[in-house]
Amino acid sequence: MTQEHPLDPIRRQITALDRQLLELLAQRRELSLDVARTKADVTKPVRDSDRESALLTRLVSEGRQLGLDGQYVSRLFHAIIEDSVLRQQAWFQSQHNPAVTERINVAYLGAKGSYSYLASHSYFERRALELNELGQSSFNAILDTVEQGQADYGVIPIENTSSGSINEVFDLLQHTNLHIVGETTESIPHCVLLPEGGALSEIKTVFAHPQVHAQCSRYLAELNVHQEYCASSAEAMSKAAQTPNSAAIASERGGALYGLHVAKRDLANQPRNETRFLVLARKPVDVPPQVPAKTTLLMATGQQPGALVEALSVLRDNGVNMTKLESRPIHGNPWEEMFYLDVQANLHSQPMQQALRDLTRLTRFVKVLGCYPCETVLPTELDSHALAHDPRLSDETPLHSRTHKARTSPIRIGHQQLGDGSFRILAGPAHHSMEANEIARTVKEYAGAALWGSHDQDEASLRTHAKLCQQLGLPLVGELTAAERRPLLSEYCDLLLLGPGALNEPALLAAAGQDQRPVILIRPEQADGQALLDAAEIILQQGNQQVILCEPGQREGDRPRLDLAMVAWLKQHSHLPVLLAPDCDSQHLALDLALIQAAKTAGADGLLLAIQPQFDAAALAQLMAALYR
Ligand SMILES: C=C(O[C@@H]1C=C(C(=O)O)C=C[C@H]1O)C(=O)O
Repeated sequence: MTQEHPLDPIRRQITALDRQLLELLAQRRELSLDVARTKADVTKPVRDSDRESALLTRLVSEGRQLGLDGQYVSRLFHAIIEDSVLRQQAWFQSQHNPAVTERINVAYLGAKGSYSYLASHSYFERRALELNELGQSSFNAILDTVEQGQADYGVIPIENTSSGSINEVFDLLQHTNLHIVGETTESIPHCVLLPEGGALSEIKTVFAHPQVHAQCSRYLAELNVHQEYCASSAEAMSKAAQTPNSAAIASERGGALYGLHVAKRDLANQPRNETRFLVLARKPVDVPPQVPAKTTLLMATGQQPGALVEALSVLRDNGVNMTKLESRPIHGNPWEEMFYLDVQANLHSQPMQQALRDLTRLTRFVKVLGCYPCETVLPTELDSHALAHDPRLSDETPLHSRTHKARTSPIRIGHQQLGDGSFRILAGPAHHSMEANEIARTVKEYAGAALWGSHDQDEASLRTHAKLCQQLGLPLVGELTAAERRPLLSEYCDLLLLGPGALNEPALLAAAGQDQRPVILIRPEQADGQALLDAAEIILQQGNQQVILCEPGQREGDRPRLDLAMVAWLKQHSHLPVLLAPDCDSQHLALDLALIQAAKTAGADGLLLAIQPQFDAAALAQLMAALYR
């Protein structure tokens, strides 16, 4: 029988979790559409920034309690909210402009897998429309196909965050009869794509669209191989798939359609490489009041000085916000410019209508290229207080508490992780001696890690112990008895131990807090749980977050004693792992074992066993085997 790889069960768990995440996201998306339906009769915008900030502030704080950092949570939820806002807008838009058919013809640049193809899919999938793909060989052909009625829509890139405006498209827009009916901004993750068996070091030619070359110019200059321009990314991928020692620069999703694999990612000069695409159609659309609208204007001002400033002040005077201004030469009129303006306004709004009337008075030519839903969803910015607010810095929430961190903090010791939900055994000889080797070996057969007690020793003796532990593959624990011994112990030991006396010595606790080694903090019999947590707090406040609470056992004659209620209390009040240190006696193992099992049920994370040389080796083996059953 083939043995299962240790990764397999973990990966199965991740796969199952991912599946749940997807199901939850799908449920959230459905609810967001319900929200849209409920908003239908109101004229308020879809986007509710107050609701988004409240939601993000709460999520950032809840995420922190689960150990997730604020930036990560807000990035994730921006993507989720963006999807939700765009879906709601698309729903309103389709209510307002019902589609005639559910299957539409879309013209875009290139073949399957080009960036325009991917953008077309994401735009129309949001509208639940099925696509007949009509890949074209040039921008001009896209417009022609739509103008002649073979395609219902054309999707065309207009600007990119790395390479700027696409001049050719601006020039074509000057002459088209089509209307802009939509936009979509897509992230463009350029990768080096290689055919099966290809290697980065063997590339002689790189195929890419000129725009892609421009967006990755820095990387390509470094790569320094022959570069060949292609009419589209799809053509680049298809050429790379057929040419030995070549590569294409395109997207991973596209590459998969051509059997190409990723050799390097994130090639663009700008870390945020995004392209805005326009969607063009023969008939203009109406944008409902709930959806933020953008209007694109084309205008030629008079040539007198200050003409442009005068035209733009019309927008300002009518309270219309301009988001883009681009100028292009007018064909046949040297040194005359045509201006493209994007403004944040609905064409049918009163200020926009007024601005247009004023512009006709001031310009030689003005034309509305289209009014369409604005699909650039800028992230809701949390005020810096919400993001910077870290409960670790708040004086009300103690660092040891479950309010600060909901889950138990796992702490790595050697090859083991204490506090990860499994019951761990840290056992080893209490002192170095001849028997100690024997004990260590027995323990190691059963426990993944063991300890080697190390008291006030000089450097030479510490070094010998550290060497022995290394040979046996055991972590070494050193008891910190004075603050000034910390650097020495830290050099040779893997863990620091603070004995019962340390609770009354803030300087010693603080010294442990400045160390980078995990610290085991033992509760003295006379101290209550809160005193132990207060001492742990001193360590945590110094920076060291790896504190392990330790509940020692006692012995009354034959009877072992362990405060099980204390174990449960500590687990309830703190996220720090709790170790038990029972005082085991090889003569009465059955009782010890019963007690340890009960503590396990009470929530203890593991066992710390310092084994005395007189401990019976056979009994030890028996104990270990029983604990692992
Ligand atoms: C879902 C809503 O609409 C939008 C989307 C939000 C979201 O996905 O959480 C939040 C606020 C709105 O911008 C809503 O108003 O609740």
